[in-house]
Parts: sequence; structure tokens; C-alpha cells
Amino acid sequence: MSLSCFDPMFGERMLSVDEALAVLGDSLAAMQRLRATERVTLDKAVGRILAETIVSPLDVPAQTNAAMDGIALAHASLPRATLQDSANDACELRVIGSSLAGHPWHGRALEAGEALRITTGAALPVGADSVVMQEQLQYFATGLVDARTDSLPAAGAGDAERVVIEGASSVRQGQNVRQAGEDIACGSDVVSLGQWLTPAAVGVLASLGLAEITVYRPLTVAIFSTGDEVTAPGETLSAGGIFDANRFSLSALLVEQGIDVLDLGILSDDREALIVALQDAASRADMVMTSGGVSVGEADHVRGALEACGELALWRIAMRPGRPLAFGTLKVAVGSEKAGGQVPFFGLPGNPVATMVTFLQFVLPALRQMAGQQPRMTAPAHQQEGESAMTVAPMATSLAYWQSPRLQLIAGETLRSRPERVDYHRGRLVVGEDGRQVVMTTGKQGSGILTSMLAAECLIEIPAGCARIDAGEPVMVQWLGAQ
Ligand SMILES: Nc1nc2c(c(=O)[nH]1)N[C@H]1C(S)=C(S)[C@@H](COP(=O)(O)OP(=O)(O)OC[C@H]3O[C@@H](n4cnc5c(N)ncnc54)[C@H](O)[C@@H]3O)O[C@H]1N2
Ligand code: MOO
Repeated sequence: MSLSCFDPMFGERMLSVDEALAVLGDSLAAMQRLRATERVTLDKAVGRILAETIVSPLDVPAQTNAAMDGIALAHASLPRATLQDSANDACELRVIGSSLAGHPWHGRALEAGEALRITTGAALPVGADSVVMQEQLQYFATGLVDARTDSLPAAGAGDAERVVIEGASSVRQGQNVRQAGEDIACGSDVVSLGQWLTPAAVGVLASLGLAEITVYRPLTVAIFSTGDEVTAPGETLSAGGIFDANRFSLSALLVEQGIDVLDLGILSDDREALIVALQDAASRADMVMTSGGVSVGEADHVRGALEACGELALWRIAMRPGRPLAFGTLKVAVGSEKAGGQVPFFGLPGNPVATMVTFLQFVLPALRQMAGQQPRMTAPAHQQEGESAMTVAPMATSLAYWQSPRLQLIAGETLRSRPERVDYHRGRLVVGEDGRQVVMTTGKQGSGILTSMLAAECLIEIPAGCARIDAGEPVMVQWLGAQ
């Protein structure tokens, strides 16, 4: 598929979000190169992407063990071989020793009428299949002497000790026992190639005894802000100036993804300077990204600069915020070790909310794909009923598969849009008067109102074809978050 929105296939209309995602995915797939990997210790693994599939070398738990402190016994021996006191529903067993976590019982197998003291996590002794918790037990030093004790018997004193189970008839076979391998079976796939490593994944890898794993090397992304009015925080704001918010929101979004940021500062509205900077950045980064200067104003030079040192597709995308978005490829100039290669380029719109929203819709899925992350296998949300499958059906490469998860929530207020585009309102969860959770916008929704992102937990998607969603109606949201 061509990159141009002037393609005969599309005519001169704006691309839909899904079309843009499909074209982008194809374009990135064509640029695919071998991803470098590295070994990291588990303490450095969170937020990285696994470059191998981890097969469990063991059962977890490694042995069948107690889920409670108490006694281990053979359930079958209870009614036959214990002193059953039907009036009190109690039975008495001989305690022959103890199995502690880290100190398993090495003595003989349990016989009828016998039990073993056991602590949570301790291996179940041979012959035992059930655990009765401490709160249900009374221990006696010898015979039925009334001498409840909470401490474990001294070594060798076990033979003399007896225990009474209160409510013995409630004991079920296999109760309070964790079977070997019930969490992870030896030989099973546990964490897959391309998985983003969450704190839980790191914990699971540690539970397998792994100290190091192979992950993909982080991508490097070069970022610039553009515009004569854009001023670095800390500097004096000139008349007509504006502090540079975009470089910082973008850099923070990239850091959240575990990406190495090459911050190349602010570029003035100068076409030649832009060309030099883009070429230099392409030789040093896996992706280059700018904000501002992509529209049609006389100082908007990103398009021209990109055409001079690469290939451009200036998309006008049917979405708000974020209608103007430049995507293309930069050719890496001779003299660099990557000479002859191509580096993807995103020219994001300058309005600060448009910058963040286009990053979230397009750049973030692109980065996930380039970094080796496995896609989410969910269908893109934008496809309109009745639209031709030829133009909107997602392809295997479509970046829609790498987008953030979508949830259906209930609108807490009436939401309006224009039917020819997708609108992304900034949303937050609120508990309504009836106690139900609903989603509301975060206040003023202009493309320059960056504080609308401040309280945002999600982007409320009002799909193309829909001009209004009433309070109380279902609405799709895209959840914001690093993964
Ligand atoms: N004739 C048209 N004008 C505009 C169109 C259009 O289609 N036709 N689209 C509008 C939309 S929508 C957007 S979004 C903007 C995008 O334009 P640019 O990417 O060229 O952005 P700039 O003009 O450079 O800046 C827009 C706005 O954002 C401020 N800005 C820029 N960079 C930063 C930064 N790093 N930090 C904070 N704020 C920044 C800039 O000062 C402007 O106020 O074009 C519309 N116009
Ligand atoms: O799309 Mo612009 O991003 O509306 O401000």
C-alpha cells in the first residue's frame, strides 16, 4: 500500500485512523531489521521485552506442600484409625515429628492414627495428603492432658505428643495442600518471546530460579521541538514565546517505554537547519520524531525538510486532535555505519494535546512493534459497519494490534463529535450519584489545553460516524498506561 493519502485508492480524502495504522504497519514491516539482544539480570528486567520464550525447568511449587500451619495427615486414616468422639466431633492423633519450611521430615512414612506438625510451605511427608490448620487443633504433651501449646515439640519429643482435631468431620481430603507444579508445570512455556516484562513477570521468572534473561536492546529515539517561538524551560520567555512542553511530554512518554531518548533540543523555523538536523539524527537513532511545523503555515518546514532527505507521506487523518501528522522515512547519509538504511520519521503536530494523542495512537504502537513486543490480538475499534473491507480491514501488520487496550465504559455526560472523524476526549473515571462508575471528560478539550491530559486516565473514543453519545450510553475508552 502506498504511503500517500493522495493514492488513487484513497483519493484526496483524509485517511481514517485504521487506514493510517495499516499503512504505517506495512511501512515499518518493510523496514524491519534484526533486533539486537542483551542479557540482563532480573533486577533490570522490568519494562524490557523478552527476546526468548522461557520454558520452566522445574515444577512450581517444586514439592507438594502445606498451605497452612497445622498438622499433616492421611485423610483415609481419620475415621478408621483415630479415636472418634462423635459427641464432640473430635479425633485424636499421635504426633510423630515435624516438617518445617526448609527443613522437611526425613523420618518414616505416616501410619494410620498419626500426624506430623507442619508449617506453611513445608513439604508434605510421605503418606500425608491433607493439612488441618492450627486453629482447629489442641496439642497435649501426653494422652489427653489439658495442655494446649503453640510451640513445636522439641526433636525427639514428638512420639509423646498427641493432637485433637476439633470438628474432625469437616476435614476434606487434599485440603490446605498445594500440589507440586500446580502453578507452573516443568517443561511448560511460562513467559513468551516478545512479552513486556511486568513486575509480575519478573517475579515469575525469579520463581523459576533464573538470575538472567535475554531481552531486546532498547530503541533509541531522537526528538526535536520546532518553532521560533518555542523556548526551553528555564530560559526567558520572549514576546510571543511559549515554553517547550512537547519535548518533555514526549521524552517522558518514551522513558516510560524504556526507550533511550536522544534529546536534540529546539530547532528554529529554518528548512536548511532542519535538513541537517534530521540527517544527523537518522544516523544516530532508530526513529526520529519532531513536534510542530507539520501544518500548512509559511513557517511549517518539516514536510519540505523530510522530502529533501527522505520520503514523506503527509497524512491528514480524520481525527481530533491530531489531524496533521507527517510520517515518512529518512535515508541515512553516507559516512554513517548505517549508511543506505532507512529510519522511520514522525512529524507530530505542534498543539501539545495533539502531540501526545498522535504519539499514543501511532508512535507508541510503532515503537512497540519495532521493539519486538508481541501485539495484542484485539480487533481495531474504528472499523465502521458497512465500510469496504478492502480499505479498512486490518492486516496482520496493522499497528492497530499494538494499540493500547480498549474498554467499554458508561458515559457520565453527553459527548459530542463530528461524524467524519474520530474524536479523542480526555477522560477520567468518576463515581456517579447512583454509585456506578462512569467516564467524564477532564474539562476543556482544546488541542492546546494540555491540562486536559493532566487528570486523564483514558482517551474517550467517539468513532467516526457518531456525532453524539448521551449520558448513560456505552462508550469505548483507550486506557492510558505504559504497556
Ligand atoms: N490552515 C490550517 N491551519 C492549521 C491546520 C490546518 O489543517 N490548516 N491544522 C491545525 C491543527 S489541527 C494543528 S494540530 C496545528 C498543527 O500545526 P503544526 O504542527 O504546524 O504546529 P505549529 O503551528 O508549529 O504549532 C501549533 C501550536 O502549538 C504550539 N507549539 C508548537 N510546539 C510546541 C512545543 N514544543 N511546546 C508547546 N507548544 C508548542 C505552537 O506555539 C502553536 O500554538 O495546525 C493548525 N493549523
Ligand atoms: O488536530 Mo489539531 O491537533 O486539532 O489541534
